[in-house]
Amino acid sequence: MKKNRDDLPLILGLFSVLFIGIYVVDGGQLWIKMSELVFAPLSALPLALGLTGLVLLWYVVELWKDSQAAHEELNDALAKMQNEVEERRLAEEHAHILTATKNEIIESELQRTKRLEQIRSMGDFLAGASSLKELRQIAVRSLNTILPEYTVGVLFADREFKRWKLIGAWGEHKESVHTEIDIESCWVLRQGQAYKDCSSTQMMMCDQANLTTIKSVACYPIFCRDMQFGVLHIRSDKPQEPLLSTDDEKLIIGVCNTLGLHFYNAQLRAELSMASNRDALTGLLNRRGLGNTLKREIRSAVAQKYEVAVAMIDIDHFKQYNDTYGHPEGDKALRFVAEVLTENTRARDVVVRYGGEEFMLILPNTTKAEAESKLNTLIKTVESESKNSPQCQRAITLSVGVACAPRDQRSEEALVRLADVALYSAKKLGRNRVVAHKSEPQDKIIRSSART
Ligand SMILES: Nc1nc2c(ncn2[C@@H]2O[C@H](COP(=O)(O)OP(=O)(O)OP(=O)(O)O)[C@@H](O)[C@H]2O)c(=O)[nH]1
Repeated sequence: MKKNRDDLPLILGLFSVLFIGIYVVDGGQLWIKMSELVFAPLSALPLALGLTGLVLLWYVVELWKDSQAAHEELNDALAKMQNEVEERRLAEEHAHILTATKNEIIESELQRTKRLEQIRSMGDFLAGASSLKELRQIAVRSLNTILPEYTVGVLFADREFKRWKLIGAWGEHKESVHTEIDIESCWVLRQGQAYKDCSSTQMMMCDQANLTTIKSVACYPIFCRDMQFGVLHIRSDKPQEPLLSTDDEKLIIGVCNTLGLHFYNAQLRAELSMASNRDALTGLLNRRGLGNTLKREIRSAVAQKYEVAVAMIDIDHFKQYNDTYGHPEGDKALRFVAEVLTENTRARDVVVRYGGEEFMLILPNTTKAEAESKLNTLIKTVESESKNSPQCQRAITLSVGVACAPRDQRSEEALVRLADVALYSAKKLGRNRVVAHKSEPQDKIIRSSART
């Protein structure tokens, strides 16, 4: 503990009081004795010097102790100050780390929000897509916005689910992404699971990957209920493990699952619509599948100032054919007629199985004369080919009624009615012929083509 050097006068004062006290108490006897001692010759001097020396020694010792205590105190204060400085430095460092972490969290939250927004809008677009083709385009665009910084290829299945073709690719090495794969060569398609390899050697499990300079790869299936719609292929030419962060991977798997679900629904819709719009026997559009096609064609014809011809086609004596050769043979004959009609018309023409043994043909941008000529050729082809076809038991002949829009009628129902009346006329006139509705005031039906 620190001793105060100012204690010396106090001590001397105390000595003085003590001497004065003794002097008063004993009537100066001690003082006289001490004076005698002081003035006594040399015999008292050593004692006085000794006492003084002791007092001085004590004083020096106290001084030394004080200085030591002060020194220690200084050291303590210095150490405390150093501790404080260190604590402050650590606190500042901590604050920096906290700020950096906070910024990182904010940044990653912003990224997450941005991606969630991208996924939400992808969902909206996917829900609004009207075909598988449109779905594929939306999927590629969305994945591109979610994974812009990687080399990516997106492959989708063809109609038969036999080949998966590259629909979109981006990134530094997009040229090296495979343009086509099949189930035998693709690990992801075979397993229906993600494939990740960062072994950076040419010893990857995936043979496709080994064919390239690829060092890290991550592929994810776009599938639903065993239907492998596509593959998302992400690659890097550097060893990079993992290629996607855990968060990114979770996100991508979620996106692929969402895509799979949308593709599955679209596939079901397409199959349902195909089933309900197509005639199962011939594969032609049925009446339901015809929908508004005729109405649209009439509208185009009016707008573009051309004619659209409609032909109603009926197999002659088909009841007799069935009765003679049996219903299955009748079916074969129906398929045969459907094939000849399809093969001998333009891609733009529409062939419909309108009912039982009746077909409809829509010929856009075709005048009545051209339609008559075309239909005459067609019935000759059917007749001649059926004679030699194993699908037919005998020659098949057709009766046809033709009407044109907008020349004869502008309404779809009225136009079909006119073509039907013309067909009835063809039957009445002896069958195996084409009759066109005559656009005269009397609405007279004439025979336009004689049987050859
Ligand atoms: N095999 C088969 N026959 C069908 C099918 N749809 C309708 N038919 C038959 O087609 C025949 C149509 O007979 P009808 O309406 O009397 O006409 P048609 O015998 O061709 O006589 P015309 O038209 O006057 O020449 C009926 O026997 C139906 O059973 C089908 O999908 N398959």
